[in-house]
Amino acid sequence: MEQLVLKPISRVQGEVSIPGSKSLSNRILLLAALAEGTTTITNLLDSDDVRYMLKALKELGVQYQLSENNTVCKMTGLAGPLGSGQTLTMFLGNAGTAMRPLTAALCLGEGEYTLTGEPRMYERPIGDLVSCLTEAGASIEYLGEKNYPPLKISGSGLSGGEVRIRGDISSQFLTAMLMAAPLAKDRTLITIDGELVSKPYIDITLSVMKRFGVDVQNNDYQSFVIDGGQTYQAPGEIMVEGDASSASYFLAAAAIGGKLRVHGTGNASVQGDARFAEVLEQMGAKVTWSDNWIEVEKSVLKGVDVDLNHIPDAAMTIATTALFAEGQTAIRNIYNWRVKETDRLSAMATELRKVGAEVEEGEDYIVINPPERVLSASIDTYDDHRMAMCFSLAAFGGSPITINDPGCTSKTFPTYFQIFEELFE
Ligand SMILES: O=C(O)C1=C[C@@H](OP(=O)(O)O)[C@@H](O)[C@H](O)C1
Ligand SMILES: C=C(OP(=O)(O)O)C(=O)O
Repeated sequence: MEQLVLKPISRVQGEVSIPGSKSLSNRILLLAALAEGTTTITNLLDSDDVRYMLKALKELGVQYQLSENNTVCKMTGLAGPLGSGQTLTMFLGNAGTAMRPLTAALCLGEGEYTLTGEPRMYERPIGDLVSCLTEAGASIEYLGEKNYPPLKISGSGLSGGEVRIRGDISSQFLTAMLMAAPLAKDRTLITIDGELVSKPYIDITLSVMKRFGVDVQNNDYQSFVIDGGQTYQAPGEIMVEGDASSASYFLAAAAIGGKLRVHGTGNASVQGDARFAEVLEQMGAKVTWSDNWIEVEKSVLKGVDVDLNHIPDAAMTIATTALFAEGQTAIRNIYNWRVKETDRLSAMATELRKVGAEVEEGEDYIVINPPERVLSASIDTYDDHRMAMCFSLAAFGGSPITINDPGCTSKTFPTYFQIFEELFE
């Protein structure tokens, strides 16, 4: 296994631009593929998750040209459902933003589609989405364990109608239903069962749908109404914002040990994770906001007790930032950390203890008491990009930190450690 030894960092200073958002890239690609007309996507993220979406769309007959560095994509949409009656198997890695939305989109047309992925994908639930699609007229078979991928979809169109979907495991189920619904035969009314998690991701979905000409009636995130029989319209050119979750590592680094201006996300950002900087502010960091950059400056950090259900990805960065805060930090209402790239509650607790923190792991929360001195440790990353990126911050503790399998950042941020080493002294 590859290992990266990070020398102790004393200071960080400067400016950095963040690559495009994974959440926006994969939504825009899918809607551009379904749309009528040509979309030029700029600042597209070049990472594993986006590559899986691009490859699947190509296999489904969508035509596009990518620039040499894969960040500009000119795509001509199909002006309707994907596929033309083929029988295809598509491998989607561990990309939730490809697996969930494609499952719904492939129900819209004709054909037999098998969706496979990495072993961890087969442990990430999808049953609530499959049940909802089935209510809307789809035919989907589990090829392995019930409620989990791999899946076989026999596409024959969605009828729409009144459906219910569970909201408390992953917002991606609702995102998938919302994006497919305009192409259903009739109007769809989606009612949410339970508390809707990760709500800001629904705002991303609704805003991208709007850019492609589709309005959704949002009844206070309890129910959604989408007219059927519509065609998405290509918006011409669309730029992907910088990834706000990726920005969190640099913003936190500045809060711990320096000053950084991070370009690509800010006040005007549609991504909920831009609000991560508010948590740093609450911890005591000095934060300056503009529409498309955020600057953070070190200050004395204090532990916080926060519900971070709305920003589950960036919330992980608070867990390692807590190593450098005075007093205890509690992060609450984050049950769905357990069904992501790994069981993140358990992984985070285990690795924080290695660097000397005292940690309480609850079913849906984590409480962190920082050590007097961060210990040198060999950090396991569980094939989870965010574990690798979060624990790079531990190198501010004065001891070397070894990151096992640093290449796992390729899921969303392949150049992370390159930028890290250029920026951090
Ligand atoms: O819709 C999206 O783009 C995402 C939604 C979130 O997942 P959950 O809704 O499962 O929390 C987030 O963790 C994931 O990285 C991306
Ligand atoms: C949960 C994540 O990914 P996915 O899109 O696969 O759900 C993530 O990027 O932290």
